[in-house]
Amino acid sequence: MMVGTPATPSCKIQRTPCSTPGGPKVREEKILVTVRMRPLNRREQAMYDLIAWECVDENSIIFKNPNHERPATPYVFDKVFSPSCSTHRVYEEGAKDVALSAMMGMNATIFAYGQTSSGKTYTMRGITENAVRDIYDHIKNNPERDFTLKFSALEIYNETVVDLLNRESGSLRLLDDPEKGTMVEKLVEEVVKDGAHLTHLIGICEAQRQVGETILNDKSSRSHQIIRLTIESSLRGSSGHVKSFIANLNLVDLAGSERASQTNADGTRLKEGSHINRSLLTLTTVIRKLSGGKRSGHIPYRDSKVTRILQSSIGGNARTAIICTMSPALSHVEQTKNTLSFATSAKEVTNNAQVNMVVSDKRLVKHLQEEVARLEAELRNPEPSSFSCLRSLIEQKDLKIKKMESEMEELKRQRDLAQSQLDLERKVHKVHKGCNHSGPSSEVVRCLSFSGDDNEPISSKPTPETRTRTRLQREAMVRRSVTSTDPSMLVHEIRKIEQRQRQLGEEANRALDVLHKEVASHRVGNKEAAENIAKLLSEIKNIQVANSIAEDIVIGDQANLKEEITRFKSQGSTIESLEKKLEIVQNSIDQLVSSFVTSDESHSKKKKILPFTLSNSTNMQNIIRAPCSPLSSSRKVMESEVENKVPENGGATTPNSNNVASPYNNDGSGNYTSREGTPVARKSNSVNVKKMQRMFKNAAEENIRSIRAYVTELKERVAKLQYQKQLLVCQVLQLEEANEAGGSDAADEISESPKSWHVIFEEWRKEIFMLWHLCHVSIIHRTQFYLLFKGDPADQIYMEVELRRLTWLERHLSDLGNASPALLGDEPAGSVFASVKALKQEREYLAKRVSSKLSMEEREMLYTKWEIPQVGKQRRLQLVNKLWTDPHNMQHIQESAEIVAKLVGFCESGEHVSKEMFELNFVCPSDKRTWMGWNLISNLLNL
Ligand SMILES: Nc1ncnc2c1ncn2[C@@H]1O[C@H](COP(=O)(O)OP(=O)(O)OP(=O)(O)O)[C@@H](O)[C@H]1O
Repeated sequence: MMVGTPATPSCKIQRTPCSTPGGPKVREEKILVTVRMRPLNRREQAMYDLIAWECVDENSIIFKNPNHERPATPYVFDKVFSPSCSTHRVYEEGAKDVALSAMMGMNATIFAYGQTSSGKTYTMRGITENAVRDIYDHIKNNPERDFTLKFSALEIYNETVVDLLNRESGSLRLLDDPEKGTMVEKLVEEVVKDGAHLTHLIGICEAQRQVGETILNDKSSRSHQIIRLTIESSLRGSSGHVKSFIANLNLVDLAGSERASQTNADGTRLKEGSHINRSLLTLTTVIRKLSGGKRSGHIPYRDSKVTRILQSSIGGNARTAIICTMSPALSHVEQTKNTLSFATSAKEVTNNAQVNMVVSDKRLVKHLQEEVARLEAELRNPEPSSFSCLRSLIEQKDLKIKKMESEMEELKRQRDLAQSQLDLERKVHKVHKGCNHSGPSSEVVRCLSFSGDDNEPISSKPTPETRTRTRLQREAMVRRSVTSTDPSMLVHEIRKIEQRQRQLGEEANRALDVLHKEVASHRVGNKEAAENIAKLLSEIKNIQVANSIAEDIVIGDQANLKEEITRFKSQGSTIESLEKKLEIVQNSIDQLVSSFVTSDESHSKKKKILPFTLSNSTNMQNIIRAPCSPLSSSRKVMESEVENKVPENGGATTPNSNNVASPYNNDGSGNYTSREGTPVARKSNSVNVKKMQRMFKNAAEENIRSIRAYVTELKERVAKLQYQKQLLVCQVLQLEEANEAGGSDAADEISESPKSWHVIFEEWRKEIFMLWHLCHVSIIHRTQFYLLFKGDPADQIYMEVELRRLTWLERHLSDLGNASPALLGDEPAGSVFASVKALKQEREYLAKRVSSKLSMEEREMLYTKWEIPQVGKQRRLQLVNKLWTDPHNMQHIQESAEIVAKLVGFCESGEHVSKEMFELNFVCPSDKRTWMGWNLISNLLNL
């Protein structure tokens, strides 16, 4: 039966552009389908086979049925080549235009389809030779462009993909890349030096190809062969970012469709034939479905390797030419009809080729691609890989700190043991010596308790005399606990802490390295951000230089405490310098953050930040939320560069010609599209760009948050070490004094009856309340401390440190003679003045929060309770000024703490404020400097 389908006039082959002028440059184009009829071969001639086909004209071919009078319907194609046509003409008219599209950035595929022995290999060999020649002619004729050619070749044999340049690599896997489509894993790609080299490479592949003898063909190709040339070109000396084209030229020689009966195939040939036929059947089905316009239906590309690999060439982003080869012999007429039927379907398939633009700044492209890949990996991975290093460092540190804490606990336990032994000894050898300030033990205890002295009004201000007395008593009490400590044990303890310090320094260096890399990955950002990052990097470098701690510590047999103290003083500055550097980094990060945050939002968000919120991760989230666009500037560059980039060869890329894709395609309107050029795909790709920007934005914000949190973490670690070190310093200092006093100190006068921790806690707490009051310590600090430490035995170390520090501070202020603000006069009083001023500012700050943090009812209730006049100025400030003013009144303290806690927003239990994070901060919250407390104390102690 005659198979004749209505012909498609060649004038209708190219469709109207789907885009309006100035719109997207993606155009639809039908596959170029030609038919080549070879002459009867020797075998056919020998069998006296008849010629069953006639080329009516250059577009039509007709079956000559001698039994029918009525002429058959011709098959019409873009071109029909008679047996006398040379391969050169076939190339010129059926392949050249498509092949050279690759030189202008459009993917191109030329493949031969036909039954076995129909002349596919013969034709494709000639097409390839001609194409190679023309490619090099084109390169020669376009000296203004730089071309790079890469060659790869594979064959699909029995559904196995093999590299023809490297057979040893065995079966290769196919990978699906969302941007590039199906990729062949580990396929060797060789850079082509010149035309001769290319011919040589093609020769290698020919020799490597699976060939076998069949009845129809002595050298039948038993595999599908795909030679791929990747052609990249850019304008010579161009400084622009988007001047390059990149495209693939696929030269495909399919295995021949065959009938087992015709080829008498058995064994290996039969197996090959079945694979060949199955893959060709898939190809036929794909073509048939696409020709039916069912683009949206399921197209079974994945049913065979050849259709997977050639997917973009069949109905996708490529210009495609199919040369259908056929035998003229009557004996093959059914096979030939099948071929022509396939060809008829193929000519109805529409491709959507685009010009593949390339960002010629390869580093930028590579960076963008890597960054996208990294971000996608991060999105897929709930534990972002780039921060896992930081996290593991932090975890390691946490472990070390826990270990250190348990060691400290053990040391404390030993010290307490030694203390109780000494107490026992002292009881036995107790020698009472007269002391004006510290009377009998019971009296001392009573004085320290501040609770039962009837002669002293509870809220009265302490006089200089009482202060001196209580100070001496306090010192005696403190000394009591340290004189029992074995000096060598202390030194040992100090060594351990130093060791921890060194480790911290090293870890900080390592972490900062990671930070360095992390920050470097955000160089692709706006200019301001880039500058900030550069600054940050230089500051990080400074830290790395600054935070090393001397290693050459030798523990002598005899511990010399004075030397220890001297060394401590010098090391103190090292830690301070580390703290300062961290502070600088923090500030830089703040600037970096603000560069990402729109000014309005930045303004409103920043207002919410308290100095101590830096160590509070929940508040961190408030810092960065505004949209940022690290890619914005680079995207603009891309957009402007892509503009007007159309194929240079007007003939080859006519208004109707199609364009091809790359990861960064321009559709001509500034929109970026991917290889799928349909409107829908374009839309989705434009979303991809947005997605990429969003990913950048999110990653940038997340990174900054992490960096910020990490710097805060480092600070906290330094603070903790300082805490512990300072405790030891205090102990060493007091031990020195005790030694100098020859053991005849006031401590001996104190009753040594053992007290429970609870009693000691109460005593210390009251003492601390008084010292806070005397030293004008921040009331936020007081509130935090008060709410955190409620008598748990584990609180002892913090209580002790606080008491020692305040004792030293108060004595220092007393020595200055101006402990009380009343005594300040006009004299600049250094730190005292600063503390008083800071406290005043803090109260003003808190007063401003009264309206926002307390309801109207709460406010009125408090005004009444705290006796704030109904009518008066600044009632809020009046209220706050009354808080924390009576160190002896427990109820007053409790209520003050509750109010301050509410005003600053931490809960009363202090649950979310880590004790480890606890820091003394004498700075007003409105002052953004966050790390002043210890430096201030250190300075005052002259350590
Ligand atoms: N147009 C032609 N002019 C002259 N000889 C040709 C022509 N086409 C093919 N031949 C000859 O026919 C024979 C078979 O051709 P070829 O190997 O190219 O077929 P094929 O389609 O690739 O077969 P298979 O699918 O089995 O590999 C070869 O000897 C070849 O030289």
